Amino acid sequence: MLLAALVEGLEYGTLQGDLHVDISDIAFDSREVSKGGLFVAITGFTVDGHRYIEKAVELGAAAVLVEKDIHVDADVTVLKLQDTRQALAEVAARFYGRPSEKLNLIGITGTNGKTSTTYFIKSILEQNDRKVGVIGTIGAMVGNEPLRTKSTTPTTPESLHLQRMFADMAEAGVQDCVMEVSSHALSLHRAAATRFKIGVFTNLTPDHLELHKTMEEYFEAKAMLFDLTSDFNIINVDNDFGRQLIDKVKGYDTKLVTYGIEEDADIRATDIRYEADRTTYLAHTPAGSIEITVNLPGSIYVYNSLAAVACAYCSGINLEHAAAGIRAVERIKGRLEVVYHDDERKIIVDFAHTEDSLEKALSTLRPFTQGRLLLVFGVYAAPGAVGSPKREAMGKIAAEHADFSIVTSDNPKDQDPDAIIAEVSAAVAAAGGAYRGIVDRREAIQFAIDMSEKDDVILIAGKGHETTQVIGKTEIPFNEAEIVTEIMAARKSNSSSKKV
Ligand SMILES: CC(=O)N[C@H]1[C@@H](OP(=O)(O)OP(=O)(O)OC[C@H]2O[C@@H](n3ccc(=O)[nH]c3=O)[C@H](O)[C@@H]2O)O[C@H](CO)[C@@H](O)[C@@H]1O[C@H](C)C(=O)N[C@@H](C)C(=O)N[C@H](CCC(=O)O)C(=O)O
Ligand SMILES: Nc1ncnc2c1ncn2[C@@H]1O[C@H](COP(=O)(O)OP(=O)(O)OP(=O)(O)O)[C@@H](O)[C@H]1O
Repeated sequence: MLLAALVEGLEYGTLQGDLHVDISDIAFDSREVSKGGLFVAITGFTVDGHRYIEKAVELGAAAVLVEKDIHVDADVTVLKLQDTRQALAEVAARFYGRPSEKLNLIGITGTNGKTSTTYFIKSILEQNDRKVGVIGTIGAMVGNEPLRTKSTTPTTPESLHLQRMFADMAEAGVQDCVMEVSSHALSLHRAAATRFKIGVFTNLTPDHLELHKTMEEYFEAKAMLFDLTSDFNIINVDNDFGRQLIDKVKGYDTKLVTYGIEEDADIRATDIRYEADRTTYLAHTPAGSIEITVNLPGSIYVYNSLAAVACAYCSGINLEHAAAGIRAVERIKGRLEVVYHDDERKIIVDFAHTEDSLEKALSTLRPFTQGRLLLVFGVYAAPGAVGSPKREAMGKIAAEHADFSIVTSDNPKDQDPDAIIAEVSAAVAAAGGAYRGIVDRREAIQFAIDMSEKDDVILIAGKGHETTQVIGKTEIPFNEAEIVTEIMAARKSNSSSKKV
């Protein structure tokens, strides 16, 4: 495709060369440039992509997009734009033929609940024999097969990869794509130049303040999704920021659909019956009412499944199929997942790693816990003062909602795990909670199991579906379901050998 067509209508200055260059590929990483490619230089948080232009040219780049005044000593075209991350999204969408417009694309944003809402929507669409694509924390998939497109980011990929994924999905005959849209992605323009038919807002509670600095800034980042939607904006009316978003988008052409339990909403849940392993409720929609069964406990899964009912309603799917789709989700990996259960104790793994989700996970389990509620958790937050409020808040929540906390490591990465644990433990103690600090997460799990007594419930929070732990720069295998199984098997074989 000609460079002229890729940048037509964008604001740019030509620093050197001309626009009649045929572009064979696009890369934002110099190591991935191929002959005749376009290299987009990004000013990163860690390094400056402009430093790698020479490398990109060596590998055959025919043109470069920059956001700084740069002269390249070679026969290449160099264009300067205001923001190369945004430009990357636009040129990638053009290069792949605006593939998002070929899909019924549903974008889900919010602090918590994106992944589980995605599962429910996918299941509903599949009940309708649709070919569904998914992009999110659980990876990029078509049906249950991983998408072959390479992606380097965990939740919402960089715009170039995203556009390539949409193109691959469209080519594979995918009709609907359900995608988690993180606030990082929105503020770094990864989803720019993407057209969503439906946008969903689950909730907003404190998180990622290392990037967004204030809740208002975080809200504004999430709200960007609703400037990219064409047909429906589906918003949780029970959440304070949800109501703020409703006020913001009321005048938009995109139709507003609200959902909730407490407030008057277009899609509303009533008659909720909570059980230890499932929840039933009546969902009311403008198209009628239906009984919904969710195979997960607690109000959070009423909200997440209700958001999926709202998507079904907006996609013209009948309510019976919506109910069947939600019922078909038997469990979600690492979401209040019972990984061990016997007459003595229940052990649950959950991905709760924010203040709100930890509080919700513990209060969901409390009514169904006859003995003590034991919590194993760590905190991953920004280093130093920026992360202190999260460490303190999570310590306080643990003290208020658990009977005993084993404070351990999450993914300490480059931070000192002892220092994190000391700060979190001090917060548990200050709020009157009983605790023990154990740096090694496996030992912490073992300790919780050893101290548990009849009818206790152990919640291992923070890592959910993840199968590794990042300590320093090293990623070690860490599968909590397997670890629990191993510990319980070792206990059984010890106790049977003692009996002999
Ligand atoms: C904080 C953040 O979002 N970082 C993203 C950012 O990285 P960065 O700015 O540090 O990149 P950098 O290393 O400084 O490099 C700058 C540029 O130089 C280029 N480069 C670098 C080296 C080289 O030899 N040649 C070269 O061209 C890089 O490819 C890049 O284009 O830009 C990179 C390129 O787009 C992203 O891959 C990277 O996401 C990393 C992988 C990441 O972990 N992001 C997380 C925080 C994230 O986005 N998470 C959210 C989910 C959050 C949640 O809800 O839990 C997500 O959507 O995944
Ligand atoms: N609606 C909700 N409100 C509050 N907490 C929730 C909600 N839904 C799920 N959670 C909690 O948040 C955890 C993560 O849920 P989920 O993976 O669905 O969210 P997410 O938005 O995809 O998270 P992330 O962006 O971190 O991957 C769950 O394990 C649960 O503890």
